[in-house]
Amino acid sequence: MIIAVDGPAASGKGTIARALARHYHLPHLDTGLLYRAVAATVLREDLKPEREADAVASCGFDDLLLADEYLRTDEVGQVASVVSAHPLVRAALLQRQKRFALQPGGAILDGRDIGTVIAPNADAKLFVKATPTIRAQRRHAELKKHGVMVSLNKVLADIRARDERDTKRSEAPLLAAPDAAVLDTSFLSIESAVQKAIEFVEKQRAARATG
Ligand SMILES: Nc1ncnc2c1ncn2[C@@H]1O[C@H](COP(=O)(O)OP(=O)(O)O)[C@@H](O)[C@H]1O
Ligand SMILES: Nc1ccn([C@@H]2O[C@H](COP(=O)(O)OP(=O)(O)O)[C@@H](O)[C@H]2O)c(=O)n1
Repeated sequence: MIIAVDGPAASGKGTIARALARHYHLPHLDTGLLYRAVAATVLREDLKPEREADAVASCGFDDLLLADEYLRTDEVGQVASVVSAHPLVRAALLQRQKRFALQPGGAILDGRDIGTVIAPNADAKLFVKATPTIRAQRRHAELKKHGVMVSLNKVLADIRARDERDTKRSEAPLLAAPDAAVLDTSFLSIESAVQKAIEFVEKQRAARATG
């Protein structure tokens, strides 16, 4: 079974994808980390994220970088949304994600374009969302827990800027696939959101089996 989980920053898609991976015993790929690794490489090499050639030159990163805590910072998230708008960067990361999705036994991937581009034939698709304010509060609390002191207003502004770039780009913009189940986690606890996600997956599986 392939499960596609998409949604904007801090909507809870990673939390849900990891819980689904445990529930269904499937391998999970956080595709945002790939774009974050490109961004971190651009920053480290002092390159320009707006220049497509600079961003493409940073796509050959070492996989060890994917475990680096630095990738989770807000600075890297912002630059990730700049490099990810370049079509050649998306092309460079495409096969790796498709291979992961198509591995024997199935997989779960979360990101922005999983249900639309990476795995359009996924068995189940979820689009996870929450209001910008609630997403900012969650990310702010997460950053605080990791000792990063930044104002809630700055986190909200960053989230809005990233939403804008991710939804407006011409290549693989952030949007719900027409056959995705939309899950608004704004007023759900993590447990309820995961429970709802499992219900949606089961419903889509059943519909596929009969349909
Ligand atoms: N339904 C929820 N209620 C409260 N907090 C949540 C919920 N879902 C996720 N979180 C928290 O919000 C933060 C961002 O969640 P995450 O799953 O990393 O989002 P995303 O992968 O969409 O960026 C994490 O600290 C996570 O624990
Ligand atoms: N499949 C994906 C995943 C991430 N991205 C880009 O990478 C950035 C970081 O993604 P992420 O999933 O790590 O970010 P969060 O939602 O965890 O904050 C996003 O803002 C997108 O610009 C993308 O374009 N396509």
